[in-house]
Amino acid sequence: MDDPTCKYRLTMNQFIDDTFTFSAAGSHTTHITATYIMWAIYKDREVLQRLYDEIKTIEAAGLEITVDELRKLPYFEAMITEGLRLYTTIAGSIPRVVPKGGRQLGPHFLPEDTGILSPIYAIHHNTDLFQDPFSFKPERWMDATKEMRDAIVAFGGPGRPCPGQNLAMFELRLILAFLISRCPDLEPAESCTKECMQLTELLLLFPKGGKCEFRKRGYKV
Ligand code: HEM
Repeated sequence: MDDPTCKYRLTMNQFIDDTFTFSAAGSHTTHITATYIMWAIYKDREVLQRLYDEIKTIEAAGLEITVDELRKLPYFEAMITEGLRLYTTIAGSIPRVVPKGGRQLGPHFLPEDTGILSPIYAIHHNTDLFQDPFSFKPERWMDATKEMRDAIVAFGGPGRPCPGQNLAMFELRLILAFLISRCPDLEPAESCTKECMQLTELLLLFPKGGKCEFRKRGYKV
């Protein structure tokens, strides 16, 4: 803010406003996504084992677990994409206005200035693209089509997508990789029922029970 060579100078109010916006937009989105993906992984021992084995190949090669190394793991990347598809925390719509001259969308002509909304949750559960769309299946991304990849709009649409998506992906990769490789013997606790984890909309999607608890595998209270 005090750098005189900087072209874009923020006032204190803009700085405070940006800080608030980025904290609000960047915290719950990422932690809820990570929570749901954790739940999905720790419920399924086969998926967990496959991820664990894949992540361990990094350390077996004498390397550190970094985002660059994680990005090379096909199943791990597939798991994150599937998590973003199924547990997209912003389920609502991407608002856009049709540009000058209007646009043809399939059989429909949309006049300029028309407000349109693209529903993220519905796109991510489109049965034309995703068989069994309510199931967590990372393997569906191992040989995904371009249409499937184009349909993932968890971070919004073209033109003005989420500015925090790189940070969010960075966080998701590291959080999940360290959890899986350091704590492979967790499982969802009794309190973590299907009903508790039901997606509930409150601006963002949340677990209905407001929590997601884990315990050491086999631990009895
Ligand atoms: C998994 C995590 C996240 C998801 C699923 C997500 C999703 C989205 C979506 C769908 C939009 C609307 C984009 C559009 O209209 O096309 C958006 C906007 C936004 N996101 Fe994220 N986001 C995430 C993480 C973050 C993080 C980490 C930050 C910042 C640190 C952030 C900051 C913002 C801001 C400031 C906007 C408004 C941008 C604008 O209006 O131009 N988000 N996000």
